[in-house]
Amino acid sequence: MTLLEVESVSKSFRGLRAVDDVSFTVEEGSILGIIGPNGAGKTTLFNLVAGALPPDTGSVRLAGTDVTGAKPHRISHAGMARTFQLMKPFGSLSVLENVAVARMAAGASRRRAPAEAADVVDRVGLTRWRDARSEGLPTAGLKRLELARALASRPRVLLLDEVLAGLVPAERTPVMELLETLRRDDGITLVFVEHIMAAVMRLSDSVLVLDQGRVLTSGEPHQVTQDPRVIEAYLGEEPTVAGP
Ligand SMILES: Nc1ncnc2c1ncn2[C@@H]1O[C@H](COP(=O)(O)OP(=O)(O)OP(=O)(O)O)[C@@H](O)[C@H]1O
Repeated sequence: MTLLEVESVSKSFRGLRAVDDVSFTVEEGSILGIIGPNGAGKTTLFNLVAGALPPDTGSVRLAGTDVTGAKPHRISHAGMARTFQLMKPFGSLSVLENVAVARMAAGASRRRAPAEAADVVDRVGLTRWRDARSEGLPTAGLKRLELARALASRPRVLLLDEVLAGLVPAERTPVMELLETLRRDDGITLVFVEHIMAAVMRLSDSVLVLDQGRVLTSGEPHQVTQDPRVIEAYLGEEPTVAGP
């Protein structure tokens, strides 16, 4: 079943077409990777899909419901959550409290939220850090907390904006494994923007390539990354593509 349908969305900023007539669909339970050089429009596309920005034109449908330009809380209720590239947890709150706040924002009662949040904290591997103030977390912990806050709304589709950025290779593998279990065991559909090609190759069922706001191509990971147009679009960006 098609869970997410994005049709011909566009967004301009003062004449610059950051996202230009982009369409794609995501099947329930699948993983879509979105790649493209810096400034290709990936984050803007996420913002259009997740309701952070209204598109100038085009539509977004989630499980058949039109959510184009809907406010983030409505989109959350419809079953979509996202993580941010720049994480903004409440620094003075503990890991558990941060996730409980997100759980309450998604409709849980004050009484039930802590226990439900604790399940999510366990799920993302932060049990040991549960009562730590979130501002004291290392980057890998903050990334997991960001995932937990998004998972707290029990989404059907999760949009991940560079969830591996800033992690050293040894920290990336367990996060990739976590993403795989979220898909396999919880049936969560994943759409992720990522510069680290090894992760894109490992996780994606299909890949969408953006360049200058437009879809350059899409398809299976191996096919897409060997496409001369994709290699050309990335020329001069080797270090970023390979990841830090
Ligand atoms: N709020 C804004 N106002 C003006 N221009 C913007 C705004 N947001 C994005 N842009 C421009 O839109 C284009 C696409 O930016 P976007 O951040 O979506 O690209 P990206 O593919 O996510 O890049 P990166 O990989 O560097 O994160 C860029 O030229 C950027 O400067």
